Amino acid sequence: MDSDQSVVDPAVTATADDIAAMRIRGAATIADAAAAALATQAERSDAATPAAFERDLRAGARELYETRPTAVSLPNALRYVLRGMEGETVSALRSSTIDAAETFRAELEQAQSKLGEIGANRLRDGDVVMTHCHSTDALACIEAALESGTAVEAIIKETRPRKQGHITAQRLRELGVPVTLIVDNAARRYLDETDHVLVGADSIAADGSVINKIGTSGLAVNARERGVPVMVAAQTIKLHPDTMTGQTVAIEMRAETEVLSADERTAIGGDADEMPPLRVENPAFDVTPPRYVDAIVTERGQFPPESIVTLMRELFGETTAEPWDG
Ligand SMILES: O=C(COP(=O)(O)O)[C@H](O)[C@H](O)COP(=O)(O)O
Repeated sequence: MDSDQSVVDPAVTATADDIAAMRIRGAATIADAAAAALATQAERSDAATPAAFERDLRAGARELYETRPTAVSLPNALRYVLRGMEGETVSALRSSTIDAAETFRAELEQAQSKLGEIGANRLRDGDVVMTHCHSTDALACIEAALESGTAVEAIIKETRPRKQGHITAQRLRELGVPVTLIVDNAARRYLDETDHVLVGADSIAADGSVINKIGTSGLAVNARERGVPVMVAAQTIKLHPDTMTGQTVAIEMRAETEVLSADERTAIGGDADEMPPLRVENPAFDVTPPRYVDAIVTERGQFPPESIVTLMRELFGETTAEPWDG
């Protein structure tokens, strides 16, 4: 039977749509949602044969995979769950897949809280932390610090164009952290008042480069110039195994309308024939070279970025396949 006959559950398609539209966003949350969607596919599949079941699961994984290209946690999650799909019967395949998804999700949560405890050790009472975007891994460090009685304050970059800084501001205020919200362009000025830059990651490359929300690299360069340490909070699921063999991480380009509305485009001349063309570019992520990063904090400990490849080899070996290739 060919793959055209696979059946993807509507719940998987709905999750894929939510990820693509960023109603589900952030690398760890995307991974969690993708694993949950595969569990739902496994639960609801009415495939009559083991081959049909496996084909449906792989088709679901492919649909989820194609939503956003930069956060490696997504293919890492899909690979984990599909590798757990074992058995000779549909029923065995179903239960092993559901178990794998549940284990993955539980480990994700545990990794984040472990990472938080490790990251919290870098923070001292009264420290001011500058954040960029909204990272649940980064927030886990602040949360763990607060739980152990270390008070911190936060300077939060707005993070244009989608203003994920607002989510960070809300979460930190809910935790009782005093927050100063700034526009992205004010970051360098406020680095003088900052003790740590704390960001998350969508992917970490074998050379220790950190791929995170656009603007992270400029922030890190400025922080180095001002002598402010840059701490990246990233579970090992953010390690990008394919970069060990030289593959680069795809940077997602998003819609023009996130930057410039149709009315704004018209106001600056639109597409009038007498005007030269106007192109709007909206890369969602950038690459921070390892020399601007002081520490990558994972659930396995904290690492100088240049040594992360050792952990990557230990966890992933030298090669990986597409998630649906097992
Ligand atoms: O860049 C972003 C989110 O980008 P987007 O909003 O475009 O998804 C976050 O810093 C990382 O995904 C880490 O988040 P987490 O630590 O929660 O995995």
